[in-house]
Amino acid sequence: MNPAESPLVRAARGLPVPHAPVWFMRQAGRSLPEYRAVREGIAMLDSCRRPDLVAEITMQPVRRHGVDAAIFFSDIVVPVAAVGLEIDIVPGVGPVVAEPVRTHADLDRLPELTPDAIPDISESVRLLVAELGETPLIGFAGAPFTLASYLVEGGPSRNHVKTKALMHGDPDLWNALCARLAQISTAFLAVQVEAGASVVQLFDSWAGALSRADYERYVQPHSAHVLAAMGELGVPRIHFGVGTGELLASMGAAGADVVGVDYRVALPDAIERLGDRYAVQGNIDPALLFAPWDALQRETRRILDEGRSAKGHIVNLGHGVLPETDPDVLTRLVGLVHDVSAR
Ligand SMILES: Cc1c2[nH]c(c1CCC(=O)O)Cc1[nH]c(c(CCC(=O)O)c1C)Cc1[nH]c(c(CCC(=O)O)c1C)Cc1[nH]c(c(C)c1CCC(=O)O)C2
Repeated sequence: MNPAESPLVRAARGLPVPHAPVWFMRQAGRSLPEYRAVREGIAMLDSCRRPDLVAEITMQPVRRHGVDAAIFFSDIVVPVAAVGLEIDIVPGVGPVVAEPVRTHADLDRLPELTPDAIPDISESVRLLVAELGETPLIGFAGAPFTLASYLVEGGPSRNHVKTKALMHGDPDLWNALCARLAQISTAFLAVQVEAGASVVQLFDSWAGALSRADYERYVQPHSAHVLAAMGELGVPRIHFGVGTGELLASMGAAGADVVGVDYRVALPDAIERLGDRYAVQGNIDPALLFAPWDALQRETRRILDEGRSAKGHIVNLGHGVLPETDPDVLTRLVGLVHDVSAR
């Protein structure tokens, strides 16, 4: 079998599957002791540029849990760092930018990304695709809005105040910044797909901070640019954000095949808002992994049931695995999804 015929890729395309595919956002990471061991003493962004380490970390949850896909171990800010912007990932905080990007002149510090700046990314993907065999690799990038928020604010933000002020106060600069970020994310994804990734996910994690009108006016066209480029490369596209209940249809219309649904929106509501054009991904609450097994099992069965009325359903959490999660619960959950959904 080839990854293009795997349950994950088939579900993304709305084709029949032998069982519901399942993977977890942040499946590679701090919930796994083997991850903490290999990362010891190595900074996050350095670890993302070492093909041996990237391949090992990406494979860890595949070996352990038997998930239906690997997600490339990297970060949404890796391509931004690769073009030379001074940025770090501070443990327990997130991405921090030394000098935020807030003027036209600042854009000079954010040149376009060319594949020759990231030969290690192709190398990592090639190693992985060889090791993964029939299991698909999901490539990913950050969407322009979520990246812009880190760059404009200088770090993680609750209210995205400076970002929204820029968006509304200087739309020309906003559009120039987002167009550049769209180029960078497109180039980062294209390298992953050309080296063998079978699916892509565009993370617009913080898009839920926007009204639908602002999303459609200031953000959707830039994300649409990235998704259209991936459509031309022929891979299915997953589009995900948190708190995006009001934006689901607009995120689909940006050019997705699969729309990620977080745990705040019930799948039947999401499916109604999306219509029958898109597959859905989600949406087990990551906090439920801390509940008694019976409760988690009940919720998972319900979500599997609800997903049957979608064009396709990829089971996932509504957001990333929390670092304190017991990894054995994730393994058990994969088994449950496969058993309950087997046709
Ligand atoms: C917003 C965002 C970022 N990075 C990412 C997003 C979008 C997804 C989401 O909404 O969560 C995307 C991302 N980051 C990482 C992955 C790897 C693949 C996977 O999902 O398993 C992916 C897909 C590794 C990582 N990226 C990061 C870690 C933790 C760093 C560590 O282990 O030291 C991992 C495994 C760091 C990071 N990077 C970022 C944050 C907020 C953090 C957490 C900071 C912290 O709590 O310490 C920015």
